[in-house]
Amino acid sequence: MADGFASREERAAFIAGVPKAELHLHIEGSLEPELMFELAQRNNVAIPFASVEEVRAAYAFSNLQDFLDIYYQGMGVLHTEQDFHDLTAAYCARADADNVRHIEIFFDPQGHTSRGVAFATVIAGITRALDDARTTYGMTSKLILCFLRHLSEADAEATLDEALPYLDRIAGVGLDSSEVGHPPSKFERVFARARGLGLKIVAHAGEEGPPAYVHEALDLLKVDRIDHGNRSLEDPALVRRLAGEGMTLTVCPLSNLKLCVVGDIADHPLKTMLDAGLHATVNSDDPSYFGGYVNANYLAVADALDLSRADLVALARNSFTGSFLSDAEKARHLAAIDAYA
Ligand code: HPA
Ligand SMILES: [Zn+2]
Repeated sequence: MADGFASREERAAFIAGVPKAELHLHIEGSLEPELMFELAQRNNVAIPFASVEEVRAAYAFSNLQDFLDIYYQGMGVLHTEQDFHDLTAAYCARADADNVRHIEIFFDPQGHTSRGVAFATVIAGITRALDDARTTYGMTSKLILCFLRHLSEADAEATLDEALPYLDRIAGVGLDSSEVGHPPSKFERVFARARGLGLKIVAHAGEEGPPAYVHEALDLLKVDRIDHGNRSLEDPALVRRLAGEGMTLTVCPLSNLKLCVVGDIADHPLKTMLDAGLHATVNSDDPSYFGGYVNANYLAVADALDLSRADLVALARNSFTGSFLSDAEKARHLAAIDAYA
C-alpha cells in the first residue's frame, strides 16, 4: 500500500483520526430516510414510499436531474423550525463522529419558501442546531445560501432580499441545482450585489457543465471556491489558472459516482487533481442520497486510488485552508493536522 499504511484498516483509522472540515454539504441532502418518515408523520405529509428500504431503493440515479427530482420531493417533509433543527442536528452528530471539526453548509431557501415555509423558520432551525453543535462538540460552522439556478435571477434577487435581516448568520452565497443550460452568467448581477454585501461567493461549476462554466464562475461571479469543478480537467489552461490562483475545489467522490459524473470510483480524477497542483478537498455533498458521509468519501477514493498518507494530509489541510475561517483559526487546525503528517 502507498506510503506506509500496513492495511486498509490502518488507512481507515488514519482518515477517521485526522481533523477535517467539510466545505460542500447540502443540509437538505443529509435527510436520512428514517427522519424523512418521522417528519412525514409529524407533519401529516404524504410520501410515495411504504418503507425506508423502498426509499433507499429509489436512490438510483443516471444524472444530476434524476437526483434533484427526488431531492426536492424529499425536502417536502420539512415544515417547522424544529424539523430544520432536527435535520441539522443529525448531520452535526454524523460529522462529529467523523472528526469533522468545521462545517460550511449549504441550504436551499427557495426549495422551502416556494412551499410556503418562511425563510425565518428555515434559518432559525438550522442556526439553533449549529449553535448547539458548537457547544456540544466544539464544532464551528458557516452557513451558505444557495440560489437555485433553474429559477430566474429575479427569484434569486428576491431571495437575497429575504436574507438581508439574517446576514449576521450567513457567510456566503452559492449556486446549485440543474447546471447545464443555467450558466453562471445568468446570475452575474445578483452575485455582484452579494459581493457588495461582503458575502463570500461559491458556485457549483463543471459537475455536468463544461469548462466554460468554470471560467464564468471565476470571471463573472468572482468565486472564492469552485464546487465540484471536475470538468476543469478538460481544459489545461484552466487547470493551470486554478492551480496558480490556489483556488479550492470542493470535490465529492461518492456524489460523482452516484450521479454518473464518473463511471467507476477507480476513474475518479481526485489524484490527478492533486498531482496537477489543484487545491482539492473531499466532501459528501448529499450524504443520505449518495451513500456516505465525509470519512466514507475519503475512504472510497483512498482505496480506489491508493492515496498516500501525504495525499490524505494534503486533503485535510486543503479543507481548512479553503475554508472561510480566520487565518488564526486555520493555523490552529493546521497545527493539529501536523501531528498526523
Ligand atoms: O450535487 C449537486 N449539484 C447541484 N445541485 C445540487 N443540489 C444538491 N446537491 C447538488
Ligand atoms: Zn453540491
